[in-house]
Amino acid sequence: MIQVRGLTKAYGPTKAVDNLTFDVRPGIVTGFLGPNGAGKSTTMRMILGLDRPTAGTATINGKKYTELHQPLQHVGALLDAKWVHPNRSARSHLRWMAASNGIPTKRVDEVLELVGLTAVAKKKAGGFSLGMSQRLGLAATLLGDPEVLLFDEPVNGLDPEGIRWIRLFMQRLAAEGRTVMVSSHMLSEMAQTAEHLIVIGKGQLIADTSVQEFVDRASGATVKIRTPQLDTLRTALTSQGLTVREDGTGESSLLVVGTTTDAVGEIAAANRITVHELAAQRGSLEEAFMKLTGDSVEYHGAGFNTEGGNN
Ligand SMILES: Nc1ncnc2c1ncn2[C@@H]1O[C@H](COP(=O)(O)OP(=O)(O)OP(=O)(O)O)[C@@H](O)[C@H]1O
Repeated sequence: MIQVRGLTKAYGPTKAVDNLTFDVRPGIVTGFLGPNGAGKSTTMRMILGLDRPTAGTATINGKKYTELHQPLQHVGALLDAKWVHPNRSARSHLRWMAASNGIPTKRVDEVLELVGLTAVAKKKAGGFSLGMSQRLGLAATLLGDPEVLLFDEPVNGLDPEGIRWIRLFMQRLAAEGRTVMVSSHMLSEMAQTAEHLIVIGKGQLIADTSVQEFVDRASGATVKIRTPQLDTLRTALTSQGLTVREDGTGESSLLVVGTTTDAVGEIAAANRITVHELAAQRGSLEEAFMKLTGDSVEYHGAGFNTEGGNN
């Protein structure tokens, strides 16, 4: 369990992290989502005792990171995959880490096996692809068999296969009962990986909800209905006070805002209107994300793409 309370980091007049309060619970993957520059890395660094908060606290199983005895046995963190000494082999890198943290050497071969690097354990890490480096980084986080894991943008730059592998791996770690916090600036990725979301923008908390609730809240419920009696339907719906839009596809269908398929179906039936299609519309995830974080993105403007990233 990670508990963040009133966490704040100011750099001069700017607050990179502004009074954040949230919990990250064990047993599920929690996505830590926000546009570039929202303050995700700074928050994670404070949880890990690498940056000192201006105000507030962050604890791991009730203790500050700096108070943990043998921290690797409580927390594993992957912040930057390319920090391995290029001339060291994967195995010797992990052995060195294990030795300096009181972890038995045999654990090294176990974690290499877990991440599928056994076959290349003796190869120099400098020659590893990004995907392999990420796996080696993961192996390192698991050395102490920690209950709590933090990953900062772990899939950045990976190919689809690598992304899928990391995603499944994180879900497995959570299913084992661990606390898994993973940051990303891409909602579409998080929606497939995480069950819960902590969303921040400009250092502030925007949402702390399940993925499903987040999308519902941001997109608003919309129902699509297709009928050969378009005008009669439109009149029936608007007379009930519903907001109706053309769906813009050229089909004889309407979009009804802020209601359910049940309600629209009942109105159609009551008015003896033939219905060819009746469906709840899910807004796209990215739309939902943009809507909620829109006001908090630092730079607006034509063509500026918060998904493009500057990483
Ligand atoms: N050492 C520092 N000195 C001054 N400003 C900083 C420092 N570190 C971070 N910032 C600023 O704090 C804000 C948050 O940065 P942070 O790296 O935590 O965001 P992020 O959400 O992780 O973004 P990204 O996805 O781009 O890594 C940014 O505006 C950044 O410029």
